Amino acid sequence: MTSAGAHIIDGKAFAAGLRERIKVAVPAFVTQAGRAPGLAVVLVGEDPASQVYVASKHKATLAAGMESFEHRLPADTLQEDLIALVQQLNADETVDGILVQLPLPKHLDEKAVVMAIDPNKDVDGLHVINAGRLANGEEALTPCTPLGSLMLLKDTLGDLSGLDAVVVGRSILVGKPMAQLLLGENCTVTMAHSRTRNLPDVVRRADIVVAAVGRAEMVKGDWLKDGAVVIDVGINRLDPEPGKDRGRLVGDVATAEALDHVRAITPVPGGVGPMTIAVLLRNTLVAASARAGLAKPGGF
Ligand SMILES: NC(=O)C1=CN([C@@H]2O[C@H](COP(=O)(O)OP(=O)(O)OC[C@H]3O[C@@H](n4cnc5c(N)ncnc54)[C@H](OP(=O)(O)O)[C@@H]3O)[C@@H](O)[C@H]2O)C=CC1
Ligand SMILES: Nc1nc(=O)c2c([nH]1)NC[C@@H]1CN(c3ccc(C(=O)N[C@@H](CCC(=O)O)C(=O)O)cc3)C=[N+]21
Repeated sequence: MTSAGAHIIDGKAFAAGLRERIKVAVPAFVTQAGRAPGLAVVLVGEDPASQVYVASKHKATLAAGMESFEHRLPADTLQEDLIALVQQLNADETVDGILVQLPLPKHLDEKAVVMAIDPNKDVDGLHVINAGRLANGEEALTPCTPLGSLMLLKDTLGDLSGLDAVVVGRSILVGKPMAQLLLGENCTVTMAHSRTRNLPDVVRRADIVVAAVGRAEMVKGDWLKDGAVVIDVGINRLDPEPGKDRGRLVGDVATAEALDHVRAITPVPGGVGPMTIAVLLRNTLVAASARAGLAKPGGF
């Protein structure tokens, strides 16, 4: 609790617990399937932030007892060569999950690359088959960041039924699947975006606010209803202050102001980010179990 009484949601600790439960479940898969679950991560180009995420995914995958296959391709990789790699990973029996780190360099067609991934290995949940299943309320591989965010919300609030939720941002990776998940929990969901009128007033109605915009500290404290629960998905690196830091990470919410209003909020870093990686491992184990004809692993 802070002095104002707001609870800081410890995504890092929750993610560590989830990773521990996955690590315990992996040996049962290995015994039954005769191999470890495998995750392939494809990184095109040298974006420094992406390099950091890919390295931490690799470490977490190995720590969970899974196989990690990293494919680093040069920034000028041809579309056909990237698609050929995806097809090779689709055909590889030791690969259960395929993640192509986004965004891709401009000359590549992201949609075509994602559509080339076998939907049963699409641990990012980006293929239209998985997006469609999620929208229809069917079993689906679900995007990691929204699913991790939902886990934190349920841990904080319990039943979400009937609550007013506002999701700011409508990307295929975060905002849209987040809204679908909240709808599935019987929230009344509003999706806001760059054309939304009177965004502060829209956000003020919400019991649950999910900010996934990519604009540093855009959501102000006085946009938040007293007692709201806030999930801050944004990861924005501020310009470095010479001699002081290498550029602080901040979210899409002005956290210090928000603390005077909210019941609970995720910090940046240490909130949603660690959940994304833990859920990626979860999705890999779920995909591996389905592919091996085994029961869906329980407990997460
Ligand atoms: N913590 C984690 O694990 C992850 C964090 N992220 C972070 O989350 C943020 C969002 O990511 P992502 O969804 O991929 O981003 P995108 O850039 O794909 O989408 C941003 C969304 O925000 C909307 N938007 C932009 N400006 C405004 C504005 N002024 N008012 C209201 N809405 C606005 C856009 O609207 P429109 O559609 O109209 O253009 C769009 O829907 C980024 O900071 C990203 O780094 C992303 C993935 C994982
Ligand atoms: N196909 C695809 N799937 C993704 O899920 C995907 C992607 N592309 N492209 C980029 C975004 C971003 N993303 C993050 C993952 C972990 C942290 C994370 O662990 N963050 C730490 C801090 C990390 C740091 O210090 O830089 C934290 O918030 O505590 C952040 C962001 C996944 N993304």
